[in-house]
Amino acid sequence: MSQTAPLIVRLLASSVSVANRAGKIVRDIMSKGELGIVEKGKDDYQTEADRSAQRCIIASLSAQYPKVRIIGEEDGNEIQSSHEFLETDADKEILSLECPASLKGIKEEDIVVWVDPLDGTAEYTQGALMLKRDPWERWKMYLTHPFISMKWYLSLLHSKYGFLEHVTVLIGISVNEKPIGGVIHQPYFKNENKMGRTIWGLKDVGVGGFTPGNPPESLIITTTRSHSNPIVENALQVMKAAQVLRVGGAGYKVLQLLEGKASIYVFASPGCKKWDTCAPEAVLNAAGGKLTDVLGNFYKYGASESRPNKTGVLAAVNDELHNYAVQRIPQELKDKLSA
Ligand SMILES: Nc1ncnc2c1ncn2[C@@H]1O[C@H](COP(=O)(O)O)[C@@H](OP(=O)(O)O)[C@H]1O
Ligand SMILES: [Mg+2]
Repeated sequence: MSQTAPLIVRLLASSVSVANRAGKIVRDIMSKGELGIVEKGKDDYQTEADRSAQRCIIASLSAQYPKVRIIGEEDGNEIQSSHEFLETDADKEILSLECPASLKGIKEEDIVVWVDPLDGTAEYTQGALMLKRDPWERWKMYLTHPFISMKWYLSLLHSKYGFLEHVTVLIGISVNEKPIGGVIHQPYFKNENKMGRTIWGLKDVGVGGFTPGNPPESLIITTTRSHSNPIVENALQVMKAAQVLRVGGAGYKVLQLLEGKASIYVFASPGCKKWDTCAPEAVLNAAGGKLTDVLGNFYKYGASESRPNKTGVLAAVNDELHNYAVQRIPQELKDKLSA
């Protein structure tokens, strides 16, 4: 790897390569069919893909950037690090980027990296069902699946490919508590000749890996499909949207904003964590968008910050739409979430 590129450019280039490798791990585990689902909490699951992808990301980045603090979703003794999946490549396109003066002096000690090895775990595990071609085998798998309701099962059957496109690998780079760089890798994005794509963003540089789209003409909101509740629904109703898209993962929802498929992401619930939003927020910022809580306050990404994004998520493609969304949320709902 070019040691001449500034640290932040090298770290982003490594993160792109590591995310690609983690995406391959995610696909390989799905192909083998042994997902190893563990229930971490209510509506919160982990699979072998989450664990192995995190091992790959943490081992690879910490071997090359030992003083960078790396925090992953799947914290636990046995999955902290492993040299089994070491990835030391760095993306050439990123390495050739011109580093802006504002990012040149950053040191490893200033950086906290937030890792979500598999965002959209619910959609990933449900995708396993769709890979069963034999309807009887699929039904048997459904019966042993820990958290798929009949309604979801039917929506899956109608979706043809399931919701695997919603799955992303997220690596967010923060400096002085602010997200400044991010990688969103989509292992199941279908390209013409290869599977997967990697979107990146860097402060004062821009974004890459996809074609940005203009916001839709009418107001389209994107939100959760698997973690709703009455407060989440209330916040959606007040937006007066022409359409509400219900999709999995924070990464995928921000991708919808970036590609012009939706203009605001609304999630009035404490369920998302720092690893869900750090990379998407960095990429969205680099594209001119904004991500905050539902009160309009920015989250901080220092290592000592609490993990949950307690006051929800509100993101938009530009300041004007973001202001609109913050103003529409009733004070009573804001008070409830911040209590
Ligand atoms: N009520 C809840 N409990 C647990 N996790 C939640 C949650 N609400 C949101 N999340 C987490 O926030 C991310 C985006 O959620 P959603 O797809 O519902 O929008 C998911 O990350 P993971 O899939 O990485 O676990 C999800 O687990
Ligand atoms: Mg997540």
